[in-house]
Amino acid sequence: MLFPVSWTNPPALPSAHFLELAMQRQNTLTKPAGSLGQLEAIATQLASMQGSELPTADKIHISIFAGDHGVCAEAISAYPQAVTAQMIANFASGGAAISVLAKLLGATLEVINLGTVTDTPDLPSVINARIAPSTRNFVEIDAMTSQQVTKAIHFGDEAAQRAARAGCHLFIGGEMGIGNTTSAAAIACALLNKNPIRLAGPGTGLDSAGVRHKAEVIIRALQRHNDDQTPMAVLKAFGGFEIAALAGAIAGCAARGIPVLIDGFIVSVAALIAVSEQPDIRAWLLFSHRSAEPGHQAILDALKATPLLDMGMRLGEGSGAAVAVPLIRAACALHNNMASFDSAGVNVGQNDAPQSGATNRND
Ligand SMILES: Cc1cc2ncn([C@H]3O[C@H](COP(=O)(O)O)[C@@H](O)[C@H]3O)c2cc1C
Ligand SMILES: O=C(O)c1cccnc1
Repeated sequence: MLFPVSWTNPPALPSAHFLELAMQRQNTLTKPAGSLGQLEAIATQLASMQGSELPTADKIHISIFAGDHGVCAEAISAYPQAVTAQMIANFASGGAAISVLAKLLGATLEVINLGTVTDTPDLPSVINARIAPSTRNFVEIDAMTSQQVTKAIHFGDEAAQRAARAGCHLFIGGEMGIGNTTSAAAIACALLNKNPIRLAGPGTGLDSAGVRHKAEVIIRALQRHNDDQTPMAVLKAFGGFEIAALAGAIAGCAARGIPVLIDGFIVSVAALIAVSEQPDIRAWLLFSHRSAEPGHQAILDALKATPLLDMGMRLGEGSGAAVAVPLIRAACALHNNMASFDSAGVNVGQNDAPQSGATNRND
């Protein structure tokens, strides 16, 4: 099976022309130049990505990728593996945090089942993309076969394709997979050459002895898989299905010109894989929040990202990204609807005239 085109080719970059127009517009609005801080940068970046003078975040498409992890055999999560399958049903019936937030935002929410150890019924609202019941335990062997990696990336690309067909303005990827903070930390350690003691964290709520054990599991796994550090080899070595699918979805959105709002620790690691493979994908990403998972900052640093929020959230599911959407909508509303100095008849005295190219302190 071949990789999708979106994985093998770099995406086009967002429009420099619309970025310039949007920045000019910001400087005409009835406010001191730069005074809306990061809200200005969000609006201008979105205008550039959407190739429009009037950016919008009305239509949001959320894809939740779920899959089980063989590394759960090493007792690295505070919760049992069966929760992954149970949460798939909970997403579908509207009871999960992301289900509530999706409804609040009027977003479309789809759940993609990539394979769980516990049986899940075929629910009409869950997309069946089962690759295998689980990845394998990466302490012993590669988490995925090459074919499984390719399949997962394809399933991610298909989600991006559905998002494009739905005409969405912004894509949010989320994940569910007990054990996936261990996978994500291992991937980040391998790609960034970091010590697992720094990047392993409590995940769903391990105590300090549990976090130490988790770091030791990752150290053993890194020693086993230290031959090939390319993004593809690292993804294959440490999994999981949902992280590979998220990387595929992120690349697929970038290729189709869809802005992506990145969630917390796990989705950021998927973004790190995609950007390591194709650096131009970075231009299509906005970062929603800083997760309480301690390793997140190292990933954000590697991606040169400043997230909008820092709420102490550590849930995943795309929930941190969903919570940031109202801010992005506010940024668009201000950019699109504020009066200009001219139209409002607000006089700019000679001394106060906005400097051309006035700097935004967040640039
Ligand atoms: C009920 C429940 C709902 C969740 N929703 C997301 N996660 C989050 O926790 C998991 C990762 O943490 P760890 O690596 O420690 O297992 C992932 O499934 C992630 O999405 C959840 C976890 C639980 C228990
Ligand atoms: O930030 C995340 O993505 C996260 C953190 C802890 C557990 N699950 C997800």
